[in-house]
Amino acid sequence: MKTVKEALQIVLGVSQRLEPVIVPVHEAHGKVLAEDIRAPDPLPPYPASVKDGYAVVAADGPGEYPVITESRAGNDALGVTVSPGTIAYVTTGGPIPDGADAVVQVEDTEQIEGSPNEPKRVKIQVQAKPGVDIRPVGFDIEKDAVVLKAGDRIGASEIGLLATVGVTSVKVYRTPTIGVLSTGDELVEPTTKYLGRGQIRDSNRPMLLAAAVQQSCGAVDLGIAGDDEAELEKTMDKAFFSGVDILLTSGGVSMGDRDYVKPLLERRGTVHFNKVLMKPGKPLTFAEISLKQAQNSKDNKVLAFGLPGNPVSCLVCFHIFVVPAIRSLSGWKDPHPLRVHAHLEHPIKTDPLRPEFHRAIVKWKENAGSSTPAFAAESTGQQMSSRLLSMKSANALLELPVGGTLLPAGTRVSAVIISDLLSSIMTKDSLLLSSSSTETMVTQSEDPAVKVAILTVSDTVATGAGPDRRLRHIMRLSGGAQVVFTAVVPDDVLKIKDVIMKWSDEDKVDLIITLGGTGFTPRDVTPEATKEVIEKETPGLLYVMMRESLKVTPFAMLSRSAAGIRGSTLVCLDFVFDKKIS
Ligand SMILES: Nc1nc2c(c(=O)[nH]1)N[C@H]1C(S)=C(S)[C@@H](COP(=O)(O)OP(=O)(O)OC[C@H]3O[C@@H](n4cnc5c(N)ncnc54)[C@H](O)[C@@H]3O)O[C@H]1N2
Ligand code: MOO
Repeated sequence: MKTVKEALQIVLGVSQRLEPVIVPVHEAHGKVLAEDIRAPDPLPPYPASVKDGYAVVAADGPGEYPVITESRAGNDALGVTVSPGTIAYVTTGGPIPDGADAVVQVEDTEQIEGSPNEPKRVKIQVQAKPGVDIRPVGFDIEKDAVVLKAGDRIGASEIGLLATVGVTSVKVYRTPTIGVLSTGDELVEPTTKYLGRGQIRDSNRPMLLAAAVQQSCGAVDLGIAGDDEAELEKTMDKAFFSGVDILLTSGGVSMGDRDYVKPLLERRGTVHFNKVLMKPGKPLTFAEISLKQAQNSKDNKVLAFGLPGNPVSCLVCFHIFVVPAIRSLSGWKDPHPLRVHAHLEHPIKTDPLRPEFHRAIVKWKENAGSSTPAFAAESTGQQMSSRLLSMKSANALLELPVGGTLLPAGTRVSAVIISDLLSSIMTKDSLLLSSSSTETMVTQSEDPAVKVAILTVSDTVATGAGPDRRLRHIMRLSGGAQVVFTAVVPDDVLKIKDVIMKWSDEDKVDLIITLGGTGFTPRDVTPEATKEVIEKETPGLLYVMMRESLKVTPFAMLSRSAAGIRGSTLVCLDFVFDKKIS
């Protein structure tokens, strides 16, 4: 099985830049220039005023002068010379009349009242230096300067520059055309109103078509092919010769008896790899199909990605492998995605076998656990590869190492950026998990040994004024137990109760551990809150109050079944527990 790095190297190794084409500028957005662009004339083409004011002869100095002409942007005072002792009105961008060598902004002048028959007179109140507030010819762009280089990617500012230098069509590298084919007997069109047994709507195809368009590629909808080998073979052959540069199929690449995509690609071309050590996306298959064309024409090739059927796996593979391939074909100098470091907002368990691309929302945060601003990453929740909701709103894939350990909140991880970084700063409110619905789901396996939830009770942590360091210690203790939820609440009886009740009644966690709020000040309300829960509202809850005397207790011993009770086991730990147990 290839590692992600090895597989990506293979993909990039065969993703050669496509040929250049000439396109009108309005079609060039997102593409890479295949030629240098020079300015045929200077900008500004004439000495231009930087301000609304008066063009003067600097040596004249302050005093009252007649305004002999007006030069507005686009309406030149051509042929009039500003001789010593005269001035001209100019607007921003307007040509400086001959003779003048400086501009005095209107703020530094005063209109002199005079008769309407006399030329207007203005008092210049400051001494101007020669050249001040004048953009000389070629100040912004010199004649013949290279304004854009081959290899530059064209965005809005580049289109502005092309317009500035009068270029209306440009040579760019062609972006690939991508064909998208879904496979599977269970798939029906998204327009299907009522689903029959065993049917699901095809989400991968519209999703991949949209993703292709988002990458400035042409997209060809190749429909759905059923799990019939002959039908699939016919459809794929047609797809190879449909003029696409990249073929994306989804589904039919794992171990099922009707997973025909891999063998078919093997028959038609070179399969470079058919498994990658990653989660999700393990069955990703990549092949190169060479197309023999008619005599005298160039042979073409199609890069074929057999994407996994699970929608999340499919889109994650698109971002990690197809996007760099698209960029390489399109002529990008560096096809790799943008990566940033982000601090985990809450603990995340890593996979024991495969490095994981964990879907997350990355935001800039003023206080990311320390006093310095940094990116903070919030998981999109349950990460099952069929659950497309885990991809919704995600702007990053966190690159989590293999290991099966719990990465505590605050851990710095690498994040592959897959969409716009959200600009909003996380507010303190978003950290203040004030009700049970705002708790964080950490991991959820089908049958964890002991489902543990951890509630930090602390005004300081809840307001974001201090990091939740205590969680780190308890996480280390968890051993075979699985921490499925964490939350932070302030020292507030109702909020503590809310979270505990939900975890116990709705989420059926085995063990709830509260951290903090067990001291002897009036703010220490955890004992009061938890006692109320146990006595009045959740009779099954076993209350184990531990203070100071904490010993490391194997969580398995506290599991519901072991304790022979219904409801959750509750352990309240005080602030100093971490010193006692570490
Ligand atoms: N015995 C094994 N089984 C599986 C393995 C394995 O290693 N051994 N790998 C698992 C992994 S990991 C993945 S990922 C999936 C990939 O399976 P396929 O690529 O063969 O995809 P299908 O089996 O056709 O479908 C999987 C799943 O996705 C749904 N699907 C498929 N296409 C679409 C679509 N266009 N829109 C929406 N949903 C789609 C499909 O209904 C299935 O539920 O294999 C595991 N199995
Ligand atoms: O690799 Mo699969 O994509 O885990 O679900």
